Amino acid sequence: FASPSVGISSSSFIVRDQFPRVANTNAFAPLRPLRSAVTGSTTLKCALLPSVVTKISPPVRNALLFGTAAVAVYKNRRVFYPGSAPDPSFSEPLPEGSLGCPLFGNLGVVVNSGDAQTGPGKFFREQASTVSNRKIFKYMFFGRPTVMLSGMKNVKEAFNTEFKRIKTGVAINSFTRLFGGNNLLLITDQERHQYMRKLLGQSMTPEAINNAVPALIAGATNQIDSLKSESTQEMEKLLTAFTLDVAWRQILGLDLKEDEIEKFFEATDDWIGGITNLRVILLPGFERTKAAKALSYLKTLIERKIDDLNSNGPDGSTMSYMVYARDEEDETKRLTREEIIDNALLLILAGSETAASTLTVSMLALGLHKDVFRKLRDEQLDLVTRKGDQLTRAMLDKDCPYLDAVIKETMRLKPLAGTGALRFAQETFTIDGKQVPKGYGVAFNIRQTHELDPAVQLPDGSHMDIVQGFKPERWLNENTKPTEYMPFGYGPRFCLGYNLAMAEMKVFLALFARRVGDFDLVNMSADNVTWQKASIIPKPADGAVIKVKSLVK
Ligand code: HEM
Repeated sequence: FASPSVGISSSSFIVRDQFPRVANTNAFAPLRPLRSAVTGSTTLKCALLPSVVTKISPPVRNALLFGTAAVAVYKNRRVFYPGSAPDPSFSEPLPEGSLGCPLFGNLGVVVNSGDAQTGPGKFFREQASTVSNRKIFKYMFFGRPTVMLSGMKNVKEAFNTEFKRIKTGVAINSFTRLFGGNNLLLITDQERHQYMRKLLGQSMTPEAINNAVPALIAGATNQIDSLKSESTQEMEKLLTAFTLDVAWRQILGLDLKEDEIEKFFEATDDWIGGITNLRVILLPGFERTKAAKALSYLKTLIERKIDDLNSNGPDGSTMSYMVYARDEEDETKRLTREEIIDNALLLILAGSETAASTLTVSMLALGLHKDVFRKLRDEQLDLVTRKGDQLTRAMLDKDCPYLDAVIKETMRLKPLAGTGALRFAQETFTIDGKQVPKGYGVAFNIRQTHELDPAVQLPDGSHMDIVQGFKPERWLNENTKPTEYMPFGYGPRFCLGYNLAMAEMKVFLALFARRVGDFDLVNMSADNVTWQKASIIPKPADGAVIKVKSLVK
């Protein structure tokens, strides 16, 4: 409260001097500063207060100040919870849910984000458990009151109005330093987003993914060939290498040599690591950071590829589809060089960690459920018998229903732990009997949507447990199939890389099942599964360490 104070080093000396009885009673210790402030022993003289205010006697003035603050908080929460007041022109109440500490909001989003038993996303699970309708609750995210929505009905109602009633925020300048300002994710204007998505989408059509499958096979084979019988392997590491392999080989369409691959991996790591580095995000001197140097290296690779494609014509890479993408309504419209660079970077960012984590969870699930692994293997061996060693996208889609079910079940149980990009309400609207005032943040919770699906929900919650609830078979029968499912998001911002992600994950698991006869988890078993506390998609604490028991061929 900017109170000028006398510099006595022990404040308890002053309190004891004036309130001997309270000062000697430890139980009241936490109340001392408040009591002394209200009664005026500590003045709230502040240079900024108008002189008339400073003339009021300190006890009255302080009582007035605290009283006004308390009434303000009680009435409309404007003082400590800025922007959280309900819209008076709506009769519906605000969603339930605590906004946390008056000064900092729900610090739990950051400090209680996960633990080893439940993994990331813990704050949201706990917050939901305190309200009567878990499909809608509010919380405070970095000073922004936010409504979290779950259940397809709520998600559809809100996210079908993307760009109108809700919109993502304007990009923070410092983030654009790292990811460029021209990428799809940062575009908030509907028309521009539609245009950009139409052009970028040409790199993710079924035909484009058909052409991508050979590169995905090469990347997966490269990694699976490194597995040795009786050796142990942390699958998270191997799968990260696989998805980065997809990034340079398929997305960027490069032909890197051994030492360049190493350099590419390091650069991607340094660049993505910049997100959590304050110097990169907020401080001057960005150009001298590791992230900036890595970014400049990645941009050089991308620019070289653009020049190569312009001189030598198209190939099957994602970059090639971007360079040659045209708007069929106006053939002169094409992605600019900057747009291609920024979106190529976005595809690496959005596609690598997500697919690697999902596959890591699949490996854990297959290690815990050997019967599932055997069925997955049988399906692949049968396919090899019928069609030989080849693998095409059509085969992955039509001839591998069990493989498809294993991936869907992994993503049902362990989707994105938090939420996607935060949207903001452009006007007050009502949903599920509550009002969401203009300016509120709006987010979806994928895990909660899956958890509350009436088609699979069990009262003890075991349908969300990887040991008791992992049942790919449920996807093979119309009567048991989940009905509330959105691992790739919903609405106009539905994952652009869906086709590539599914093909990439299927190729890896299919080739793994063909090659590995049997494997064991090294550190985990049905009664001992632990999770990393903080990650975008939940990951086993040990990164799914396996021991290969037998290899085929
Ligand atoms: C298992 C893998 C993946 C998962 C679980 C996943 C999930 C998601 C989700 C939930 C969203 C919506 C975010 C929101 O609405 O705020 C999204 C958007 C997006 N994803 Fe994915 N994704 C995956 C793989 C990929 C891949 C491989 C790529 C591309 C190479 C990709 C590119 C994108 C892009 C560009 C967007 C933004 C779309 C837009 O704003 O219009 N994703 N993804």
